[in-house]
Amino acid sequence: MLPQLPLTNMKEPLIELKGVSKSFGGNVILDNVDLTIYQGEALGIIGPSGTGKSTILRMMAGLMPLDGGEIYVQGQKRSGLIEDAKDPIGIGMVFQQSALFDSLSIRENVGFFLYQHSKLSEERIRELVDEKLEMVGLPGIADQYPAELSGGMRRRVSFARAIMTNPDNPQDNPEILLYDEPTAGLDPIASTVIEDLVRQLQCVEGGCKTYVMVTHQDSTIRRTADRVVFLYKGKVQWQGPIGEIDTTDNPLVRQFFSASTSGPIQVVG
Ligand SMILES: Nc1ncnc2c1ncn2[C@@H]1O[C@H](COP(=O)(O)OP(=O)(O)OP(=O)(O)O)[C@@H](O)[C@H]1O
Repeated sequence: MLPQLPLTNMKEPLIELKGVSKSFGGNVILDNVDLTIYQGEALGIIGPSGTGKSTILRMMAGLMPLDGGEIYVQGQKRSGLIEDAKDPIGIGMVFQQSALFDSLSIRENVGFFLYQHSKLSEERIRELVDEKLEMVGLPGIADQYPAELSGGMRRRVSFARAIMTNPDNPQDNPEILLYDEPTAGLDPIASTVIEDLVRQLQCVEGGCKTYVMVTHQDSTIRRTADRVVFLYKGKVQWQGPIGEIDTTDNPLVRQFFSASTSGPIQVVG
């Protein structure tokens, strides 16, 4: 049985989207979306391809501007992008493709931010990298290069990088992790390893209690989300606890989980 945080651990809103809108080239992708992520929760964002799930994550991370609406981070309105102003909490992002630098060793990848932005000694950075690699179940690979690892191992290395902390600036340590399809393209067993790791990192000291999971994979939704938001046609169409995805009579959710081509979701391609 995977560890799950009790719902009573949910406290204050960490990130709030209020009336957020986004269009690309005249196509409305997000239309006045309200969404709140509470401290300590595991929120899954699901929906058909192209509905703006990754776009929402990028906006939460402060990597993409909004066309309309507001984002509040721990109650503080964010103005502009993350490069313009600091958020009151650290937000880590794990990308689908791992986004590792091929020419750098695993140590240099995981410790990248510290090598670039801290005054920590090489020895201290090595210790911190080893600690994080241990946490993702990959001890002893710091001297290898990304090309030498499997896809699943590269994903785990990218988790280690996302949870990296700087003892000199604890306020920058990630308090929320945004996962963008971390099991895409992995076989079912490698996916299980990643799903277990996501839950472990939620519960372990030095991990990240709050996260948002964007995924298409049925097992990943069921095993990593406590609450689910269903996005379609620019709107939040349904939200509820994970246990209700099989019992709701919402036709969009029913069609999505039955993988049927008949129903209100338009089949593309
Ligand atoms: N930077 C961009 N410029 C132009 N169009 C974009 C940009 N980013 C996303 N889009 C478009 O916005 C729509 C939503 O993209 P997004 O990647 O957020 O969807 P998604 O729900 O994550 O899809 P998938 O499940 O297939 O990954 C798509 O039609 C995509 O082509």
